[in-house]
Amino acid sequence: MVKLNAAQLEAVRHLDGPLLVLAGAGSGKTRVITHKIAWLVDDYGVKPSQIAAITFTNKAAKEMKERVGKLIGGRAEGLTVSTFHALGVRILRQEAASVGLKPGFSILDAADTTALFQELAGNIDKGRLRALQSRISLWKNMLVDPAAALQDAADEIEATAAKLYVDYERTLRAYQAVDFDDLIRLPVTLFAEHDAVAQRWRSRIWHLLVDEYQDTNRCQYRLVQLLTQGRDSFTAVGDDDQSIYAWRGADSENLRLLKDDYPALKVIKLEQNYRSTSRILHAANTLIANNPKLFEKKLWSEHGQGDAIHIQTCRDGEHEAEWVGSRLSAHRFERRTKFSDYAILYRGNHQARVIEQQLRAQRIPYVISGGQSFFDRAEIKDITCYLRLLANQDDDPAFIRAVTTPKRGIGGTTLEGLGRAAGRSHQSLFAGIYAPGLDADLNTKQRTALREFGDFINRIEARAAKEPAGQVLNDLIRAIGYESWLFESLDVREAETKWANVCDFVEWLGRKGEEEGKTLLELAQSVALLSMLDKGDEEQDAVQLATLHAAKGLEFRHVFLVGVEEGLLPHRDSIEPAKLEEERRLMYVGITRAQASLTVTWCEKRKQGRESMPREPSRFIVEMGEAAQKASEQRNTVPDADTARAKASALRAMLAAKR
Ligand SMILES: Nc1ncnc2c1ncn2[C@@H]1O[C@H](COP(=O)(O)OP(=O)(O)OP(=O)(O)O)[C@@H](O)[C@H]1O
Repeated sequence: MVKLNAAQLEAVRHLDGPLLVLAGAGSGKTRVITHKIAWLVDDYGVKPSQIAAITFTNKAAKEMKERVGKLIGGRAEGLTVSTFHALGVRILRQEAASVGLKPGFSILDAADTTALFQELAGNIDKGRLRALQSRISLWKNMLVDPAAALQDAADEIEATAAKLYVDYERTLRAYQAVDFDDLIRLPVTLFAEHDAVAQRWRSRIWHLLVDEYQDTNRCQYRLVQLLTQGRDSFTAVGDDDQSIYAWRGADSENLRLLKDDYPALKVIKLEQNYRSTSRILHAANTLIANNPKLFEKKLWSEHGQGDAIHIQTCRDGEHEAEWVGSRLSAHRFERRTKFSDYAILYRGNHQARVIEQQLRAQRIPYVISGGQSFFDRAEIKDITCYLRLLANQDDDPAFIRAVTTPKRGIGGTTLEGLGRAAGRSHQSLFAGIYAPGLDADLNTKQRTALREFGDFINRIEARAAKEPAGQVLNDLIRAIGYESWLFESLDVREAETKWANVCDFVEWLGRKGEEEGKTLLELAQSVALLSMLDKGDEEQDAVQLATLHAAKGLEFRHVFLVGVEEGLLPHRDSIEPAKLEEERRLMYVGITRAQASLTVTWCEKRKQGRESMPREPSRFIVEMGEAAQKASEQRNTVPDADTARAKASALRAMLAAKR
């Protein structure tokens, strides 16, 4: 086996029970997983179809498949590499009946569920709605069902959330739909209640490997337990210092729990970092030393000192974006690097806009991840609603969007009448079209319009089960007159962009159908999961823009960390100790993405609404220690020397105060 150190090799070859590889950033955790898969197949003779690897994002799954492909090529055929969510979908599609779902059930994405919550909760403000929604999501991830939530509600606020939870679940089931949380929760309850089903899945997975274990929540932890029960042989890799999803219910305590739940657990630590220079690593280690430790580990690197860390003070957000663009271009010119060697990372999506504007002005190509997904665009959702309806005619939200987009003379009054009739016979809206007694609620013209739509969907559905996916979808879009509707209802430029996106989507789905040998109906069943995917990430020479959350697991030669200010990083809502620790881990994730150079910027002023507010450098700059502090003094040679000097002494003062 090439290029594995002794500890990595031990982790690869350990098969006598559960294994936790506990290691810092850039120490080769993902590498252990890919090499272990290759070793299991090539040296141990395990069939790839009996191995499943779980990653945190679709992007990571794609990368892992590629890395395994490079190691063992076509011999990886049949291997499962997927996110927890995608694995959940696979289980639920096959076992749908056991959880009271039809195999074609719909998956609602975040935008769909927010719309549904809005409908159920009535007229309440967005902040409150978000709070209720995340409370319910946390319940789901903690495996608390609506009845238990209602019973255990501690106060009026919780009782309101629990009642909403009851309504929400009832409505989802009526639509034959699930949300993202259900994709993991339902398989867990299914396995817990039906041991024979769990046993069947266990017998399919001989070895399970889980990446980014520190970010699993209770529900995901249970799924791993249920899938490995009996044999107790699996490989989990994780780093407690990179746990950044506590706000979504992730619990790095799961790392510690493993020891209690699996007394035979073997723990292997990896301490050599292969990614970053010693300076970068030192700054990361010094910063994270401010957090309490779950597990003690020291990271070291053989890559030499490397470039000094550069801390740049900027006047405001515009200046920062301009400076980063110019600096990046100059650096690229000096070092003869590629655009794709660079990443610009930030705490929140809203920070991207001004940077994007500058990069465009300076003609620097970029790709963005962690922002609005291609699949969340209105025009793509218009089309995917048709797909959802083809797969599941009980999906009322998809029905409503499809039947009214493009406009076809079916409006609010018709839908209200249909809703009454469907409600009386306890049917979905689509089934309601064909229900007897519809003439009591709707006139002939309205009934005919609905019939035509229903018949059209049925015709397409019959074709979608057997003809090539791309062709059927093309015909569907032509038949509904989507292109002309776009051009009639929008200005030309907007319509052109949207139409180009639709064509892109049709071509992409057609190709996917061919490559995976799937019909449109089969593709339609996983279409909601697409919103978790970055479609624009095909290989190209472009700077990567990403939130710190989206950058997890990735690495870049040169990293710009922007907006490192109090209020932004740490975020102003996360100043209390537990949340502050998570913010610090986010900063740690950001620093450790860098291989060769790290530049940190912050602004003296930043626009907040209409006003420009004064800002302070983030405490994390100080916590990066001497390396960063020295760098801020050196930086006095760049323009804005006066402010730079003033800020360097402010940093020194902060550092002194801390000591
Ligand atoms: N034994 C090794 N020899 C040479 N390079 C290695 C070795 N192990 C890992 N690397 C390289 O180090 C880098 C980091 O590895 P990897 O991405 O697997 O780390 P990780 O622990 O998963 O990182 P993170 O948790 O920060 O995402 C990669 O470029 C990888 O190819």
